[in-house]
Amino acid sequence: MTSTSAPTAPATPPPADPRPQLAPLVGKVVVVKFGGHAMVDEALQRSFARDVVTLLRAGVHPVVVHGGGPRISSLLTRLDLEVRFTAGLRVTTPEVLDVVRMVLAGQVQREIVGLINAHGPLAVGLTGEDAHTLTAVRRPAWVDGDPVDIGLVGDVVRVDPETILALLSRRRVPVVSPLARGAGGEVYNVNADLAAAALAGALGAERLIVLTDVAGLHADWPAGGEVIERLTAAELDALLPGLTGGMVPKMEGCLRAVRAGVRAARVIDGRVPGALLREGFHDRGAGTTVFPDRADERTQDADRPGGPHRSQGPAEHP
Ligand SMILES: Nc1ncnc2c1ncn2[C@@H]1O[C@H](COP(=O)(O)OP(=O)(O)O)[C@@H](O)[C@H]1O
Ligand SMILES: CC(=O)N[C@@H](CCC(=O)OP(=O)(O)O)C(=O)O
Repeated sequence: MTSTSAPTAPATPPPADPRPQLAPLVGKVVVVKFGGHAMVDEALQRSFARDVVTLLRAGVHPVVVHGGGPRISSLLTRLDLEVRFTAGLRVTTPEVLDVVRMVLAGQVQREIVGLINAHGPLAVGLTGEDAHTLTAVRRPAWVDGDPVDIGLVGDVVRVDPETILALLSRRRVPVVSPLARGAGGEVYNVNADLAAAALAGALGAERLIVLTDVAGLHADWPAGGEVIERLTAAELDALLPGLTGGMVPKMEGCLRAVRAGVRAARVIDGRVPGALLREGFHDRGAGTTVFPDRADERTQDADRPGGPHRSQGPAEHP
């Protein structure tokens, strides 16, 4: 585990040429989670959309999973509905779920799709409900080792990647809202970090990049100070019980992703325009990067004939 002191206010260094860093990712799937706290103004959203299009034009297959927690909370407040989180997950009554669905699928997803499509007919929005892409079961939050009921919150138990792979094969950018369908047709609110992790694993993604509003995982939160630069899955596993708030699902997502075969999961500060290209793919990019344990990789090798499943990327259609 290595850490560094990070400035609290993000600096804006000049944009670097991203192409050398993207070369090894050509033809590969990269899942990018765009957090609600990283999309605080339209200029940031526009720069994010431009970065995603650069990835696509470089030959990478980006899949966007978006959040929108702050936007959901502000509409709930306007509607006089309670805003409550337990261990980083929103307590979701049926009324709250209606608002979550409206904001995620009706506002945030539409805006991101619109900004990407300013560059051409590239983005297609869907939610995890569509074509059974994400199937979830109701989950509790865990507080001090005990389960706490948080309503209609789901954990993804099955991913059907067909629709997303079909879009990627046509060189489209899927923009996925973190909602899922239960086996009986019920709808669940899924934390966007965990939805992104489940998709990254199922798509055999090369990377999961999570854009948020902090420089990475601070070792001594909320005092700030050091950002942990690199973590193995086992090191993160040991830290998880001590994490709080939004970092709980975020780091749990990174852990699940690398344990599902993703080669690296990185949390970066998305409040800096151009952060995705500058920090997301460089070997020495900023933020916190989680790597699989060598033991994990051996387990996957042993479990799967022919070694760990690596996506060769979607088949290209002419
Ligand atoms: N150890 C930690 N290091 C950094 N941030 C932390 C830590 N623990 C909790 N946090 C909180 O997690 C937040 C990021 O999660 P969240 O608010 O859910 O963001 P997003 O909308 O990007 O998913 C940070 O803004 C910070 O308040
Ligand atoms: C269960 C749960 O907490 N769902 C989240 C879904 C959106 C999300 O995760 O947004 P961010 O990435 O911006 O946090 C919520 O209702 O806020």
